[in-house]
Amino acid sequence: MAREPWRSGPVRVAGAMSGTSLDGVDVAVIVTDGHEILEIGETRYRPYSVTDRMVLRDALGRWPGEAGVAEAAEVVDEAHMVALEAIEADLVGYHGQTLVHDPDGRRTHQAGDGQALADWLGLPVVWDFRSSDMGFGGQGAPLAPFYHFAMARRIGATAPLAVLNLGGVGNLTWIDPAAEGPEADGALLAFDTGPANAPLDDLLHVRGLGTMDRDGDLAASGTPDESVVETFLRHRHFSRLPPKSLDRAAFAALGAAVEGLSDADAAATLAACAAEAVIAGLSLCPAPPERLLVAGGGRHNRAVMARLAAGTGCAVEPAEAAGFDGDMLEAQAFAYLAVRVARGLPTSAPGTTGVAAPVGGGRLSRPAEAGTLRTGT
Ligand SMILES: Nc1ncnc2c1ncn2[C@@H]1O[C@H](COP(=O)(O)OP(=O)(O)OP(=O)(O)O)[C@@H](O)[C@H]1O
Ligand SMILES: CC(=O)N[C@H]1[C@@H]2OC[C@@H](O2)[C@@H](O)[C@@H]1O[C@H](C)C(=O)O
Repeated sequence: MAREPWRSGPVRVAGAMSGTSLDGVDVAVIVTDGHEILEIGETRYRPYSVTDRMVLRDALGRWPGEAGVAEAAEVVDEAHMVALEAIEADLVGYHGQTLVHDPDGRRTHQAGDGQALADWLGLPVVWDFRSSDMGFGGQGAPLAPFYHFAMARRIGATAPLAVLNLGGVGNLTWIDPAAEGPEADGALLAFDTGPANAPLDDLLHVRGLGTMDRDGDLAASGTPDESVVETFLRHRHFSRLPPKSLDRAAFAALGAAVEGLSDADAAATLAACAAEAVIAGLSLCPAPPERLLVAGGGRHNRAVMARLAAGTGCAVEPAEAAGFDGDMLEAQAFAYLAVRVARGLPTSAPGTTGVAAPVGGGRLSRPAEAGTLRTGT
């Protein structure tokens, strides 16, 4: 039987994430035993081409079998094959690209075929991370919180802290580092805060201003329309108790709400909404965190970061302040989760997705040809 080094002891594992912003594929290697982060390794980024992005955008909101979904899956698989080529790892965690997420309907779909990737790379691939959690009554998201717990341990945190991801959608994890493990009662509370960069990206796209508000320059030059922000905060998402998760399109109406505003004021308003959604989320946490570590592209938006700092009672810092690469936390998280799946350890818990009890998930696909397993260093 082929050697399976990912079965026990420390394993070198690569995680690959294609986020809701549709910008590209992040790859990150870590060494972990499924509990501790033992080493942080190589990272890679492979942007989608303009054509790739169009194919992905067109497939958003669609389910397998519907128009454009097979094409989108091909784009996702091919991008990952290139991004992961010749990677030094024993195992791969492949999140894929979420095209649609419907937690209330208990359905989610991540485009990408783990078996195809395993065959191409000659490496075992863990994929389809979210279905099993949903099958057991969970939201299927967010799943990074178990990794956030390991991060808190790695930095030796003693007081509660929070990790915030500002991607297309925002998600927040409150962590009690004194808990026995991530699946322990009260160790974690996690949920999607609301829209983060997606409405801003969409605004720039629609107005022909580029793909993103780099550094928040446009937002910082405008004035938020506070009446839009107030109406936004009345959305039922903010009064729901966590856990809760969102589809990228859940706040599509925000685009119409800023239609009459100038470019700068519209961007300022959407940046304010992203920050206020997080501030509202923090009020749902069991205790105020001592620090808020911010990851994801939105940590570069100074309008968002300034409003966050003004509205929270804790230190708001980029993930780098704790020694982490804020662009790579999600890829690292799916590397970490891949090892947990391969070892039968839980990857979500009632406090992170609302699942009935801690559960594992994911599928493990071995490369088609026996004996082709490559081993890392
Ligand atoms: N320098 C920057 N200044 C301002 N915003 C930025 C910058 N870099 C990235 N962003 C924003 O961050 C987004 C990408 O963030 P990220 O890669 O964290 O999202 P994602 O992983 O695709 O999404 P999700 O976490 O929701 O799956 C871009 O679409 C852009 O809006
Ligand atoms: C269904 C889905 O793909 N959700 C993503 C999305 O992007 C951010 C937020 O919404 C989060 O819930 C999740 O991703 C992260 C990586 C997670 O599962 O933790």
